[in-house]
Parts: sequence; C-alpha cells; structure tokens
Amino acid sequence: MARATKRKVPVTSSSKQPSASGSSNPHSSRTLIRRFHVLLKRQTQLRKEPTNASNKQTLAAVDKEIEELGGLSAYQRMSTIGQGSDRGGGSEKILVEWLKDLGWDDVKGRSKHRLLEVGALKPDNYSSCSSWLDVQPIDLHSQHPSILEQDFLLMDAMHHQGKWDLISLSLVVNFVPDANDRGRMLQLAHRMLRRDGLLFLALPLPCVTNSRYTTFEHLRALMEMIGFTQLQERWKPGGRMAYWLYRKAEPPTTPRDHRFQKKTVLRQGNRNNFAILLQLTSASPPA
Ligand SMILES: C[S@@+](CC[C@H](N)C(=O)[O-])C[C@H]1O[C@@H](n2cnc3c(N)ncnc32)[C@H](O)[C@@H]1O
Repeated sequence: MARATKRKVPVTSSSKQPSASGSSNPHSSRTLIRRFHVLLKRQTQLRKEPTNASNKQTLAAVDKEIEELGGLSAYQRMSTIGQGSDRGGGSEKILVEWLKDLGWDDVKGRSKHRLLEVGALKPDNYSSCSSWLDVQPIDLHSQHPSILEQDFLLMDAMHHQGKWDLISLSLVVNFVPDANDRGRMLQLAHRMLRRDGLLFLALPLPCVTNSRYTTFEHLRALMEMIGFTQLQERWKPGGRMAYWLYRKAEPPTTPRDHRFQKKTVLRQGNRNNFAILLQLTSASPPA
C-alpha cells in the first residue's frame, strides 16, 4: 500500500527507467501508453476532488505507479517506438504532403511559415522543410535543447494571438486527461493562429471510431463550432491513426450548440470514453 505522504507530479519528471518499457516491442509500448493515459486521467480526477485521507492515499498510489513506469520520459520513449512501428514514421509525413498540395513549400522570397509543433519528441521532425518552415517545437518535457519545455495550455494567448501560420497537435489532445482541457487546447490553437492559419490534428483512430461520446460527424461539428473548416481527413479501416487538416475561419455567429458542453452518449455498448468538451462563453446561455 502506498504511503499517503508520497508526493508529487512524477509524470513530468524523467526519473527511472521503466521495467515495462525496456522492450521495443510495439505491443508492450501500446500497453504502457494505454496505462499511462488511464493513470493520468485518474490523477487529474483525484486532484480535483476535495482532499481527504482516502483520496490522498489513492493519489499517492497513482503517482507511485506513474513513477514506477518511468514517468513522462518512458511515455515519450514508448511514443517514439509507436511512431516508427505503427505509422511507418511520424505524422509529419502526412502534414508535409498536405502542405505541399497547398503550395506551402513555395515561399517565393516571402518569409517562412511559422509552425508551432506541440508535443515534439524530436527536434528535427521537419528538417527536410527548413527552407519553407520555421518550426518551434515544444513539449511538457523537453528531450532536446531545441525543444522548448512549455505547457501549451499555459501559453499566453494574448501574446500569441494570431502569431502562428500552423499549429500541429499530433497525439497531444488525447494525452490531455480532461475533456474540457482538450476543448480548451483546440480553442487556444484557434486563437493563436493567424487568419486562414492551419491546424493539424492527429488522434488514435478509436478516439473517433469506438468512442461513446465522439464520432467523425460530432468532431467535425465541434471543430466548426470553434471556427475550423475541415480541409483534409485521412484514416483507413483497421488502421491505428486518424489525421485532419483544418483552416481557421470565423466561429459561427449563430446561437451556440450546447451539445458540446457535456458528454452525450452517441454510441452504446463496450466503448472507450474519449470526449472533447467546449466551455462556451459569450452571450449564449444554455437552452
Ligand atoms: C504521444 S506523444 C506524441 C508525440 C508526437 N507529436 C507524435 O505525433 O508522435 C505526446 C507528447 O505530447 C506532449 N504533451 C502533452 N500535453 C502537452 C501540453 N499541454 N503541452 C505541451 N506538450 C504536451 C507530451 O509530453 C508528449 O511528449
């Protein structure tokens, strides 16, 4: 039994090597990644609850397990393995292909496009595009001096407003344990993009194909509610990943759609609970 005094937030510390992650086996990588997601979600829930002896003890046990798995470093290592084995490389290949289709690689003497790469495991994912992309990689836990250690959710929205041509959220939204924070992440990305800027989103396919609360249609409508127009979508049946490219547009001026404010069951049965929620502001009280 974990001691109640044990503290704190080991998930952002590098700490020990995990026993489970010693292997580069993709199956054990996925198992570890899934376990991390469960533990992070539990950790977030417990931190929001009023503190009492039982809650403290459970939180200490969760913290301990995260630490024993190797903390965020182990998670990142497993994700790098997943990147290679599951996807035949990183998501950036798909994004670069889409950008080239849009002619973004032809800057014709203009300044390069500014890309904010959120959740960067490596500093050089876009090195082949250095003549037309100016990349700022960030991560909660930087693994390289060129990767800025920064929580995207804590970035100054005023300072960054309209600053970026392109933001990449590849396997980051699903990492965020809280459904409201996921929505906030997408809304913040919208704010930080310049007019007509692009958002690249990548999620594990089951987040949309096997979720109780999310479907392709629902995600599309939610993104439109934030003010994103879908330009591209890619996934294949039986695949592991889904990718989207959106263009920043004006959010709709019509009354807010309040089905995005709380979880609504869209599919019955044995499903996962992936959800994204929006805190709708402005003069639109719930109907
Ligand atoms: C599964 S890895 C994805 C890495 C890579 N983008 C990919 O597509 O393979 C998720 C990364 O996102 C980072 N991350 C999660 N939430 C973040 C946040 N709020 N700000 C910055 N980085 C974050 C994690 O630290 C982790 O390194």
